[in-house]
Amino acid sequence: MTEKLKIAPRDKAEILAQALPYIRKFHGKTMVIKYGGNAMTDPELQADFAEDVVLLKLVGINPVVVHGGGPQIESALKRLGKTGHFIQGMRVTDAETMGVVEWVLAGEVQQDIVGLINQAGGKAVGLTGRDGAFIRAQKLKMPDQKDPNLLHDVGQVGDILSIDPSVVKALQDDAFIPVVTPLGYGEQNESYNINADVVASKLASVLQAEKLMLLTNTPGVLDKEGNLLTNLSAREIDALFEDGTISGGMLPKISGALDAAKSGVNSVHIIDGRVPHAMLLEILTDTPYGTMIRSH
Ligand SMILES: Nc1ncnc2c1ncn2[C@@H]1O[C@H](COP(=O)(O)OP(=O)(O)O)[C@@H](O)[C@H]1O
Ligand SMILES: CC(=O)N[C@@H](CCC(=O)OP(=O)(O)O)C(=O)O
Repeated sequence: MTEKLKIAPRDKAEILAQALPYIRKFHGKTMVIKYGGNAMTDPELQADFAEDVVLLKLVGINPVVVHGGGPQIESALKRLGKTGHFIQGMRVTDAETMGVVEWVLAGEVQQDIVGLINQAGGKAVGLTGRDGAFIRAQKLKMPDQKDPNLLHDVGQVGDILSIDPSVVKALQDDAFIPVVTPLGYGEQNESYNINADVVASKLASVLQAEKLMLLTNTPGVLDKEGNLLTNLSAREIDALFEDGTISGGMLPKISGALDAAKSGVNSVHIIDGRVPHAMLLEILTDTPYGTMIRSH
């Protein structure tokens, strides 16, 4: 572990005092934090992330973590001699891949995050959408981005039918920090692999969260020249889809973010999870951080 930045006590006190208006503003509010697999590759950043989540909880904000794990699934598949294949940001999930997805996401990634939050002094509880059948899903029929009449078969990828927020709310009210794994429960007890951005966005809408923060491995949404777009409206997003500026994993992220903004989540941000304390930077300042997604 590298040493933490040394701050003089007087500065520390000033920094804390300046955080007060934001703590007051967000007290009692729910924040859904999507922790992307690409943002969780460094152990020190993971520990910082866990500490930030606990800090939010201790100042009276209700964090709900939804985690990804795309790169972690990718390396597990590689060890088995399989290569992952994506269509429009969705992993094509055959039966064998589904087994790997469940084992990596629920068995490894979720438990790593739960452990780190507990170690930082919080009380994290891991849940998959199968627990209490709280995320009900069916097989996704995915229209082609350019030709909506063409449907892609992406295997056991789930389309969310409903999210029952009661289990998450009960945990929140009881001082626990929910850590949600993006697996869906099907009518016949089958499991579905759901993109974590999609789960985080839908959960934020259902909970009527104050904020949705999607932590990833870019400074935010970038234009064709690589410049950060700090603020995007629905119309601007349509144009970025049209001209191909957005691709791969950014497709479900932006679509989900826009859906959440349109359905009443007050502020939606795509931010760089590789920056230490990224979510505190977003919460504790008025300066826009990363890309903010607006509903109109
Ligand atoms: N316009 C864009 N701006 C930023 N990233 C983009 C853009 N278009 C595609 N991407 C890709 O989306 C990736 C983030 O999505 P993803 O790999 O699914 O990350 P995560 O694991 O955080 O969900 C970026 O690393 C980048 O490669
Ligand atoms: C259907 C689908 O693509 N599911 C994702 C679930 C994990 C995820 O979303 O992880 P990130 O947030 O790290 O990308 C997958 O299998 O990779």
